[in-house]
Amino acid sequence: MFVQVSNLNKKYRDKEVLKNIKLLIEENKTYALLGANGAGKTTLLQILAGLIPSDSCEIKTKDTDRELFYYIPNKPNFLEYLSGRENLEMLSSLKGINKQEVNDLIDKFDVSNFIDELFITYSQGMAEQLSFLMGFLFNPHILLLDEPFSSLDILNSIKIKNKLKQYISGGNSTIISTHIMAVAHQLSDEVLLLNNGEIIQFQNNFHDLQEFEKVVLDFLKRPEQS
Ligand SMILES: Nc1ncnc2c1ncn2[C@@H]1O[C@H](COP(=O)(O)OP(=O)(O)OP(=O)(O)O)[C@@H](O)[C@H]1O
Repeated sequence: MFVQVSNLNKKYRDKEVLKNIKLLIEENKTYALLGANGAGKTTLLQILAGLIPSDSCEIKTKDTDRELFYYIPNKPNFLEYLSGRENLEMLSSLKGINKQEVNDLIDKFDVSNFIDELFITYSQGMAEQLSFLMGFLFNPHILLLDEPFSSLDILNSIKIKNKLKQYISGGNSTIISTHIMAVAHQLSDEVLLLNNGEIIQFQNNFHDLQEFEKVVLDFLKRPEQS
């Protein structure tokens, strides 16, 4: 066990979105977070990242001097009138990461065609790449990805997926919220299926995408337990 989350509850006014959620996150694994629109995926990731409050949440983990979670949103938000590099340098300095580390990472990612342009000029795909760079610089144990890859072209998508594999093989993990079954099937070791505010966690040992989709759909159609 690496991180155990339990007793996670969240209500918006009287609407119970997350009910007594339990999660077990192990090292070197990718988890696909699936669920219908409005199921609570973003809420769950943002609570784990400490961006919004829960009503209750217990997290057990081993001692570490690194950040536990870092959240990469679907629509990244950086300062519009700074370049990508300046945004990374500024945010990194808050975490004690020096400019050399930022520049080394930028060199590895081959983003020289846009990294020194103002963020306001970025396409959605460029903004997503900048957000991934920020995540890799922060180097948390668990990267939380909220509907990633949606705006990345095929080459950048392959590049980022390869970087994620390297990152995970270094003792880290990711939770990827996605509606794209092929992404969930291809990348995940385990599935976290959010339905009626509750999580069902199971292994992804399905060789066949259709079989995977059928199992997920069957779970999603299950009626609410009372
Ligand atoms: N700030 C808020 N105030 C009130 N209700 C909210 C707020 N944020 C989210 N909700 C509600 O909480 C529920 C879960 O929303 P959330 O965005 O977490 O779902 P999701 O699974 O990420 O959805 P999608 O797949 O459509 O992105 C929804 O019913 C939504 O309307």
